[in-house]
Amino acid sequence: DPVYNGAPRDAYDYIVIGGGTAGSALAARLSQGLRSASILLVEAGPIALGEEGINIPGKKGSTLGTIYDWNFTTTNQPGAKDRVIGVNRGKVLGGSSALNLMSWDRASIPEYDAWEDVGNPGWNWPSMIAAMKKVETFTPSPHYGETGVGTTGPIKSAINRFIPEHQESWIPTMNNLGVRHNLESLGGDPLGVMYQPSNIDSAIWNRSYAANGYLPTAGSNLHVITDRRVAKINLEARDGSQMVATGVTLQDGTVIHARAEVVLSAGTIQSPGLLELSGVGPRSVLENAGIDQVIDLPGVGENLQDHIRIQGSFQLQDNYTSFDALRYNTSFAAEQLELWRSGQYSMYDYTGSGYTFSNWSQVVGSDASAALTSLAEQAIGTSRHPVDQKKLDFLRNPAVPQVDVIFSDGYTGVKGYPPPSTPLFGQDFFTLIAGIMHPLSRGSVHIRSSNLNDAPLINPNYLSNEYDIQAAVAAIKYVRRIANTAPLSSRWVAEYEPGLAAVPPETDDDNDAQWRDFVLSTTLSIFHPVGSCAMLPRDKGGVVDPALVVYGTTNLRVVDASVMPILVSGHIQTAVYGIAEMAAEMMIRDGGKGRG
Ligand SMILES: Cc1cc2nc3c(=O)[nH]c(=O)nc-3n(C[C@H](O)[C@H](O)[C@H](O)COP(=O)(O)OP(=O)(O)OC[C@H]3O[C@@H](n4cnc5c(N)ncnc54)[C@H](O)[C@@H]3O)c2cc1C
Repeated sequence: DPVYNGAPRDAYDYIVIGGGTAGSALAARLSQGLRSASILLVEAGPIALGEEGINIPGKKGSTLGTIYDWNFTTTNQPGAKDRVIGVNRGKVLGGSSALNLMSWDRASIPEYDAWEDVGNPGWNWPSMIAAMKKVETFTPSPHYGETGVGTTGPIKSAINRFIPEHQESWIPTMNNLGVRHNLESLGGDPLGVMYQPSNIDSAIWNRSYAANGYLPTAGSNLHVITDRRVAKINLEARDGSQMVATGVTLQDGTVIHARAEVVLSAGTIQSPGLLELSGVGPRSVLENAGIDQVIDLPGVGENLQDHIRIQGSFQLQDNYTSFDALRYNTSFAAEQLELWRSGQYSMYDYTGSGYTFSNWSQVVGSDASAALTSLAEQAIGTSRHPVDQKKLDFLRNPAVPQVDVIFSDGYTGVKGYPPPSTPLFGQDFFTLIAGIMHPLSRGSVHIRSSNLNDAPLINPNYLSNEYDIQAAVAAIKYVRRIANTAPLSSRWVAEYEPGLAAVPPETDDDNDAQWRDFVLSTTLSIFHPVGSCAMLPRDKGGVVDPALVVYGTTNLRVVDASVMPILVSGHIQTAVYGIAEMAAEMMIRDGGKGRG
């Protein structure tokens, strides 16, 4: 096991900033692969291994807005009725892997190959699937096949053993819409309908994440310090024009030296800010903050991409009990909690496991699909940027998913569960959450000032083009269509959200205006920001090279979701862990001699 806390030493061979998903995985692998090296992992949040809000699958979401969450928000989003949208991020050992909703899946082959195509030799499906399989030990299930899952990794994954009765209609319903049952959706072709794994340890039905999965595999050459925040990466010019990272300064002023390398793993929202606070970034941002520029790198904080989500909720017939029972019936919730604590079958085992991934033709038919592609072409206009061009390629490639829909039991919408004293309190619901896999909007995240305590300025530009809006409209229409298809259609009595008063049924009168209004008013993030320290050629806005080394430095790498040049479909944690595994291999191969 690693050594936890106590005072840091003056120097280590490696310093990893941020004990989140990628940072913890990387630090543990370095510890195993470089036995004689010393490694420091610095995490701003606490250790919370015993926290039930994190550990219990059915309590997913309960830690949002707590001390374990950085609780960031976007700037006003003009495309989304000027709304400010929450940007939740883990502030705890394990980072966002401690807070996430435990969907465990992968994108399609062309989406990983695209990383190589945009200028990153070696980053493709074969290398990423090999890395991603090292992450995981999958518990075999009658609901799943064998292709594409890992069998020896530190993160445990499993298919839910608790499946609500009404959810059993999910696969037949999608089959009735012409969607095939896919038992091997993690193998590079995710299209279809399926039960999907969650990152759960099926021996104890506990969340499996970076802090309880990876870190215990490390040796005592890894020192983990928590509740300490890095304020700055120290850079020195040594050989000509290249900068060398000599270590870090903590917020309390402590300076710690790195003999070999410094790795930045503070995540998509905070890695760019730490570069900027260290003098690496766009001139205008640094000037506004009064920070001396050390490396002119205009791509830092740019290229921010995220998945957007939109959802509909349906009130179940009286004979079904949903996950909502855990909120309106406190004695039932207490019983279920006791069952979970004693290792027995409990509703708290559940995370949500019904998924479907589709291309546009499957959702809207080929004519409307072509219309969406031409909207995308208009939105991209004359941009030759490789990320924009790849997104057009994805639209033209039927193997690439454009929409996912999740069967999420219980009410998980926007207007809120009916409050006590209203007639619907005590009713049970299910929610269908749709995600747009390749929105065209790209935005930015930058520091607001030179003060580390100031929250970053996060502007994802949600719904800033007509393609993204019409994609969300098409997805929410699909949600209603799925709910109205047998056998799911016979499980519920009323559409609660948006509801037929807000958006009337499709008739001769077009209801597009109402759908559009619903989209602009309720679309949210599904928590997948990437791209803000993109692995791209420097002249294309790149921040790191294919070895994940920051341009202009010899020994400063970024290893987290921010390096993904193009957002992949599905849910992104498997790719984030895969990036950490790829980075560990490269750093171990470099031999611990360092590049400095
Ligand atoms: C609410 C939520 C739900 C999600 N649901 C899913 C899902 O169901 N499936 C899925 O695949 N993905 C999901 N994701 C996305 C996925 O979890 C993230 O993409 C992934 O965990 C990001 O990993 P990371 O290493 O880039 O960053 P993080 O895991 O966020 O790690 C960054 C770490 O750096 C620390 N840090 C930041 N600044 C400093 C500093 N200056 N000094 C020291 N430490 C610092 C942070 O505290 C944090 O621990 C979800 C994310 C969230 C937030």
